Amino acid sequence: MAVNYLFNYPFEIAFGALFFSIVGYVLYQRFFHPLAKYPGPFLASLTDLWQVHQFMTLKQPYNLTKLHEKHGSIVRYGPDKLSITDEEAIKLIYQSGAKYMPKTEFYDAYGAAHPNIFGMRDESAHSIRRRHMSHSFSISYVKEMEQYLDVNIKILRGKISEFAANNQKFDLKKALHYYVIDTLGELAFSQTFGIQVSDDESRVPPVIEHSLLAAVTGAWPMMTKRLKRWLPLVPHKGLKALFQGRKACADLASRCVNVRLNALRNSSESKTSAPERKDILTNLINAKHPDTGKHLTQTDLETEAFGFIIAGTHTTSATTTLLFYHLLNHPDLMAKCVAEIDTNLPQLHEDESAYSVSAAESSLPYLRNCMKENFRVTPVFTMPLARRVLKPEGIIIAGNHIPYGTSIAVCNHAFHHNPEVFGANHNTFDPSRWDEPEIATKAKLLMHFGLGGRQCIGKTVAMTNIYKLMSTLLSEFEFELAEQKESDITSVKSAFSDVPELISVGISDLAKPLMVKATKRTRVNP
Ligand code: HEM
Repeated sequence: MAVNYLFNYPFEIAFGALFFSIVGYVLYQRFFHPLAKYPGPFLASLTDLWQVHQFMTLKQPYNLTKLHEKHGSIVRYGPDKLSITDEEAIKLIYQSGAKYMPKTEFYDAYGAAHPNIFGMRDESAHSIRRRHMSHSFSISYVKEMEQYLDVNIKILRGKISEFAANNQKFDLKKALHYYVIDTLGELAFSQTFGIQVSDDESRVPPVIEHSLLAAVTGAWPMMTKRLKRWLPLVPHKGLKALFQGRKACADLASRCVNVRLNALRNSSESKTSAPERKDILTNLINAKHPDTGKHLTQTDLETEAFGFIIAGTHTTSATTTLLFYHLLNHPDLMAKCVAEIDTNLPQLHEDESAYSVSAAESSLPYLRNCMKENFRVTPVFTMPLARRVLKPEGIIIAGNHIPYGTSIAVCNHAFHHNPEVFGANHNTFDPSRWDEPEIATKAKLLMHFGLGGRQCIGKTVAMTNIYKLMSTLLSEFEFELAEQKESDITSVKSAFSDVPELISVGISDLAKPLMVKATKRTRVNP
């Protein structure tokens, strides 16, 4: 009788089973899951698609920051994911406890079959790769390469001088971006990409497209591999553009590696040729595995070169643009920076293109505070830096037990805007806060470059660029906003907020161009 019933109503039975499974799943996730006690959006506790959607809005870090404002320092932002802004989390996740907390599958979306240093989840493989690279990113090495930055700053100064002579407004964000891409080419591959001179936007590597694709697909780890395979087949214009962007970056990386390998082969075959110029890639080509003595494969070299282009361009230019943004919107602070440069650095001679990083770094403490404050208020590497808890007994953060297997992350924008750590005025761009001893001790918590063994390997390159650009450009030119005043430019800005309208593809940037006018300065102190 019961069997007959099943045969007569197969659809109803299947529907009923599905219904009860869904209800069971929802009840489990909301009330019985080990993370059920942590607050967060209802949908986020059920599916990673919530986080996929967040990245698609281009507002992921800012929405997450609002969730922390509402719920406190721990937010459940995925079925197995917690975002944390408690001060105690920083050391535990990224420094002292990092051994038990490797990167999660989120990072798989950032590389190909062979992960690069950024995407590697195997910590021992990562530490060997990091050793291969560390010399190329050291301060002494970057100083050796400074001459190549100078050549490019000279080009940038020439362009700005022309705008100034013609009283023409221009997009400083674009000018800085072009400069940073060309210098990355010089440092990493011994070749400029020639974007500053050609002013050709089509040469800009489509880093944003790749980053967005990676963030969106990585946010749904269970599907990342399938999405990588199937999404390119979907006939959607926007989606196609993202994949074409990724391919263009990969092709560029591959070309750079080929050019370099050929140059090295040619120079070793012809004994008469001059010694080859060094660069980050060449050092990596020459590096050997400490145990096996093997060199990296061409595929490995290409994935690393791809990583340099992705991690090293948009990040530095967005950071420098935001620093200009803050100073332009606070003319009093801009004036202090300029006065400090005039007092502490001699005017550049005609044959000098830029200040050296040593001079700028050692004599401009106020600029240093402005840079730090820019990193705090508007960090650009804003994706959640997700780690998997692998201690069998879990971990305790701020008295809360976080079980084995949980994906935990700090989003630096959310953390830098935690009022309990940085004060009620955390939305204010106030470089002088770093003179207060209590706040100064918090500098070690700033997460703009990440922290611990996986922190940014390129930070010296980035800081060198920012010091040189700021000191040289502010010494040479007076800048002013060409169009709207701050209140028109910003939209998430409230009466107490210096946070401009930003967009994020995992990496953040000012949403709009930064239109400025420049005038050649006559220095008070020659
Ligand atoms: C202002 C500019 C920059 C910012 C804000 C920045 C930020 C970051 C952050 C937060 C991380 C850690 C990611 C994590 O824990 O998952 C990171 C890693 C990394 N960055 Fe940067 N970065 C910048 C510039 C650069 C430059 C110029 C390069 C090199 C050309 C670079 C190459 C890398 C690499 C290779 C990693 C992976 C390191 C590892 O896992 O060992 N970055 N960066």
